[in-house]
Amino acid sequence: MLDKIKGNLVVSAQALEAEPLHSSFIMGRMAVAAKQGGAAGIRAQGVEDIIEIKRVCDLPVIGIIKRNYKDSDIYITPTKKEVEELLTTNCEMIALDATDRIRPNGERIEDLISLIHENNVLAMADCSTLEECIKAEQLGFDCVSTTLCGYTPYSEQVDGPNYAIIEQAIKLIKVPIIAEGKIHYPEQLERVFKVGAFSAVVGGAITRPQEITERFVSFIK
Ligand SMILES: CC(=O)N[C@H](C=O)[C@@H](O)[C@H](O)[C@H](O)COP(=O)(O)O
Repeated sequence: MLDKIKGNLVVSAQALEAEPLHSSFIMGRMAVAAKQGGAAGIRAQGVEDIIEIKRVCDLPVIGIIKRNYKDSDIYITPTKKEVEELLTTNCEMIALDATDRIRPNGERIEDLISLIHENNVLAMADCSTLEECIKAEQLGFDCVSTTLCGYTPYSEQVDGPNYAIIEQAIKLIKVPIIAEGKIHYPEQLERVFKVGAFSAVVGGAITRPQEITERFVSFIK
């Protein structure tokens, strides 16, 4: 999968229960549209969505499950349970929160990475700081992403992608750095590749019409 997404765009097609497009059928169509538009991979949430996407589209998939637990702030593929569910979908890569926070039930990130690798699936680290990116490589992740930059209370809040982290991570880490999060305009995508990102994931700006509409409306004086 990494060869396929190198230098290319991955489209994240996600609509949670509270969102207007919440539907596996629609996420499948989103994936088909993304492929038609030139995407090289899909990031998707939940077993049903991934199965539908795989049924209608032959692009490789980064799978996640978002689930909330009372004893942790981690919600992207937090525990072994979500990893096991994702392993039933044939997704090529599993992304999980690799932030420096306590996981539910005191589970260890090392055990989740081992479980993913034992099943010949790639593991992607969703990070929020440069330190977490460095640690993720040491833990054995196959690639590192900036998905959670600005989404943990201790990470730098930036409007748009955090180019500085991508640039620094590239100098310090050997595994591929994937830019993800807050890429809202094509110029921002161009710039993350310019600073050296291996690949990039764009979500809401392509697959969340409520977000796109809001962006247009915000330009009305
Ligand atoms: C922080 C978090 O939960 N991010 C999620 C991770 O899977 C998704 O909701 C985002 O849409 C995805 O990361 C792509 O980012 P953007 O939609 O900004 O292009």
